[in-house]
Amino acid sequence: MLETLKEKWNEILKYLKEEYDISDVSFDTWLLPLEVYALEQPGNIVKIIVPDANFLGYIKKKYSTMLMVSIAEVTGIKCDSVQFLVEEDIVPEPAATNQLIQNNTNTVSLATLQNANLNPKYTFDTFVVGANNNLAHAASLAVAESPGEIYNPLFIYGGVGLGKTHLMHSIANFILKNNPKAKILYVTSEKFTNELIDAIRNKNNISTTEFREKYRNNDVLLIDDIQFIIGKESTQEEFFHTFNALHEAKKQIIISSDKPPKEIETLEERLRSRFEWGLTVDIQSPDYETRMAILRKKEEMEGYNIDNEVIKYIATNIKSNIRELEGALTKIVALSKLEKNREIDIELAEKALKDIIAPGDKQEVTPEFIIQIVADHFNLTPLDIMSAKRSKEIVYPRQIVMYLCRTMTETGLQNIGKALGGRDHTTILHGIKTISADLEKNPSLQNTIDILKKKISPQ
Ligand SMILES: Nc1ncnc2c1ncn2[C@@H]1O[C@H](COP(=O)(O)OP(=O)(O)OP(=O)(O)O)[C@@H](O)[C@H]1O
Repeated sequence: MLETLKEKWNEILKYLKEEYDISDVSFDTWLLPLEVYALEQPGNIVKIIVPDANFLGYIKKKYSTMLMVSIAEVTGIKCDSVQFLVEEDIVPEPAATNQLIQNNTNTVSLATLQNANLNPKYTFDTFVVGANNNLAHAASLAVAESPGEIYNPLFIYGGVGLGKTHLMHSIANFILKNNPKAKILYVTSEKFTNELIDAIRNKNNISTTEFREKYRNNDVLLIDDIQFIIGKESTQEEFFHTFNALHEAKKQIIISSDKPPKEIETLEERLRSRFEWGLTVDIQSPDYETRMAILRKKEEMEGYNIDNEVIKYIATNIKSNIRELEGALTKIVALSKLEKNREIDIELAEKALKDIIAPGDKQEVTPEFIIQIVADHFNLTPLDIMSAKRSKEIVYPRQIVMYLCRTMTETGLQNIGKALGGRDHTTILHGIKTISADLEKNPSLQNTIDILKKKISPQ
C-alpha cells in the first residue's frame, strides 16, 4: 500500500490542489515539498516529511484533513490520521517535482486595491524566494492564507530595500484575491502619524473618532516602517490602542521595521512585548544566486533582453540593496535608449553605473542622493524632480529637496540649482523659504522631514 501511495503521490497532490482550489504559490510552498515516507499499521497512519520544522504545526493544522480526503479519493486508502515529521530526523527519498500550473482567475478591482493603498505589482508571484528571505516568505504566506489565526502580529524586519514592503503587499493582495470583501489597510507609520496629528488638530476633515474608526475597522492592518513612530509618545499611545482593539477582535496585524523589536531602543515596553506575541522574521541581503534570479525576474517582467554577462556584472557588484539592484538595470536600459538603442554590453553597463559601483564607500550625502530618496518617498522618479513639471505633487517634493540639500550638505544655492535640472538660485531660495515657513506651522511636515533625514543619513 505504501508503494501505491508513493506512486500516486503527485496525483493526490494534484487532486487536493484542484478540489480545494489551492493557489500556485501555496501549492509550491507547502504541498510540493511534502513527501510520503511511511504507512504505519494499525490504522493506516500516513507519515509525511516536511522540509522546514518551523511550519510543521501550520501544515498539520491547515492540510491534514485535505490530505486524508485526497488520499482516500485517489487511492481508496482510508487513513485514521496523517503525521508530519521533519526531514532532518529521517533520510529522505527524492522529492516529487511535478509542477502544476493553474491560473487563479479571481481578480480584484483597482478601486479596492487603491482604497487599501496596495500596489498590484507586489505579489507572491513576483517575489523571488532565496535563502535570505525564505522564512519571511513562508510566514507571510501562512498569514495570507489564514489571517488573524496563527501569527498575530507578524513582524518582518530587515535592512533598506530588501523586500519588506513587497512582502506586506503580497499578503494583502493575496487575501483580497481570495476574499475581495476583506477590509484591508496598508499605511506607512509616517502616514499613520501625520493623520493622527491632523486628527488631533482637526485638520483635513478628519476627527479623532474618524481616525480611530479608519484604523480599527479593518480585518488586516499593515503598518510599514514602524521605526519612525519611535520617540513619538502620542503616536505610540494611539498605536497601542489600535493594536489592542484589532488583536482582541482577532484581526491580523502586520508590521515592518528595520530592526527586531528588542533592538528598537525607545520603543515602549508594552508595545515591544505585544510585537513579540506573534512571529518575528527577518530578511537578509540576498546571495549571488538570488540577486541573479531577481534580475532575471525583473528582466522578464519588463520585457528586456539583456546579455548574461551584464546581469552577472550587476549581481556581482551590487550586493546589499534590491532596490539598487533593480535601479541599476533600469539605468542601463535608459542609457541604451538615450544612446539610440545602443547594444547593452559590459562597456555600456560600466558607463551607466559608474556612480553606483564605487566599492566599499559609505554613502555620501549629495544633492543627487537626496533627490533619489525624496523621489522614492513620494513615489516619483528623480527625473520628475529635475523636470520642468509644475504640478503640486512634484513642486512640493522638489522644494523639500531644496530644503534638505541646504540643511544637510554644504552645497551652494547655485549648485543645488544645477543638480535640480539647471534652476536659478532665486528659485532655490524661494523653495527653501517655503518649506522653512511651512515647518513652523505644520507638525506633520516636520514629521516627514525627520523621516527623510533618517533615510538620507541613518545613524
Ligand atoms: N525577493 C524579491 N523578489 C523580487 N523583487 C524584490 C524582492 N525583494 C525586493 N524586491 C524589490 O526591491 C524593491 C525594494 O523592495 P521593498 O520596497 O519591498 O523594500 P523594503 O525592505 O520595504 O525597503 P525600505 O526599508 O526602504 O522600506 C522593490 O521594487 C521590490 O519589488
